[in-house]
Amino acid sequence: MSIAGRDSDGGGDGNNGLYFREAGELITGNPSQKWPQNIEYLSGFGSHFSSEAIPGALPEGQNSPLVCPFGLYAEQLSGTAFTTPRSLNKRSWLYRIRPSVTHEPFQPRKPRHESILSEFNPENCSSTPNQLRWKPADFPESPTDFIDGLYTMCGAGSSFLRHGFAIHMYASNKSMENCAFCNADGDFLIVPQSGRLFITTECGRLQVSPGEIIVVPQGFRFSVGLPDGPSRGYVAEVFGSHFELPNLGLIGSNGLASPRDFCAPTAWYENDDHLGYTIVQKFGGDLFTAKQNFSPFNVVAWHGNYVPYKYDLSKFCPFNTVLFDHGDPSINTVLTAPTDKPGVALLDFVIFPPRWVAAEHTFCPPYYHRNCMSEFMGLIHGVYEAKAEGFFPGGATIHACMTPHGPDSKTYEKAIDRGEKSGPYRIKEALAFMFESSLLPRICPWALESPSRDPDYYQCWIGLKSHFSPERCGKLV
Ligand SMILES: O=C(O)Cc1cc(O)ccc1O
Ligand SMILES: [Fe+2]
Repeated sequence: MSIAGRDSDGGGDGNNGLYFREAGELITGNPSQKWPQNIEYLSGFGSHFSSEAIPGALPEGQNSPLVCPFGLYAEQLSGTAFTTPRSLNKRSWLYRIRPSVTHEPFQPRKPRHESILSEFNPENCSSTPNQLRWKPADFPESPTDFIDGLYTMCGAGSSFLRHGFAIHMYASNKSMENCAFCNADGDFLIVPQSGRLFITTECGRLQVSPGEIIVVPQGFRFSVGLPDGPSRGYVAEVFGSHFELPNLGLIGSNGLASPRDFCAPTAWYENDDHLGYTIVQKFGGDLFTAKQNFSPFNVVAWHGNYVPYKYDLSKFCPFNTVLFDHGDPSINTVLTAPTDKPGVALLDFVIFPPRWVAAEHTFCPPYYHRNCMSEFMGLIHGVYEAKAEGFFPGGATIHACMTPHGPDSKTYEKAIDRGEKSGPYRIKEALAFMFESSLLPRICPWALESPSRDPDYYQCWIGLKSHFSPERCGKLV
């Protein structure tokens, strides 16, 4: 069991305060151990986990004993309505030093220009059928933590009505200190693009590197540390739904993301009751702050199936065509947040990982298309297979419902030039992803006005020439 803590009484290890214990080894006093590398995780997706930072801290046989072990408070965190069918019901029990309710009243936090939205309407946003592309955002120059560095790009629906999504991006350079974020509106799926995130949650700590993702479900308090300094990435937020593994249908019982590769944290707590601590609550898209005089990361033990988790995208096992034609990108779905309509996602998280392309007599890059779903894409590293130019790691594109898009002229010409000469080829170490939604996104004004926006994006297709000749009959010329 991994135990780490901060003993504000100066007791325990006799080291007058700070101590960290990882995998049974005691490491004292070194600030570089603020973000230990070898954190232990629990493996599984949607499992009913139990974790104790101190053996015996979980009550036996019941959730709410009159007195909990070690004098802890019992607190339930519900992720679904109490009466949700058992197969979808999500909740966890947290056993903590003081309950979350012990705080001063929330006060509104000053809004910023590049702001966070959780309700999208014609007053605060506009829609456009144009193809949109952004260059990577600059890292901030002044001290900016994860919360201040977070801004909404687009979204649809409303967190008030519990149906919709928002897509945010972040660019930060400062760790959150004595401060925790709590999103009452929805689940966050965070995709770091540059810089690791060290995320402390009420269930424990997770280190998330570019190439990994983390889901922090609605209501969990969390704090983001930046072990590498400047950090940038993408966030999908879903209102009124939770991420699930997609059904595998005819693929069978294995493939794509495997449940065992999802990592939930192990219980970790700090017993800081002398600190001024700020809780920043996102509630209906607005931010509120409340003061309390102890760390919210005071959960000594927990059990349940409502937990933050991370996943390493390199563990994804892609399936695809092995003879001809280009499969739909849904084959690369890592996680899906469903709507009530079977097979129609509120938001799918789809990746385009390194893999072999083996199709014969096929135009192998993504096909030209118009989609009734709307697509937001980001690039973690490398070159995306449909865009030879102009789509950079940290950048973004939006192709909304029925907006035509596909490979740029250069990618088209390259695919045709290559013809069928050299057989199967491997898509190199690139990693792109898509947030795909059945809802029509509205775009935030600061995203449309941003200097990072590429006004010439449409040009990447203008060079597509007519190759039509009634005599040609499917042959390459
Ligand atoms: O638009 C995109 O680049 C994403 C995408 C990739 C693909 O292989 C097929 C369809 C699709 O929307
Ligand atoms: Fe597409």
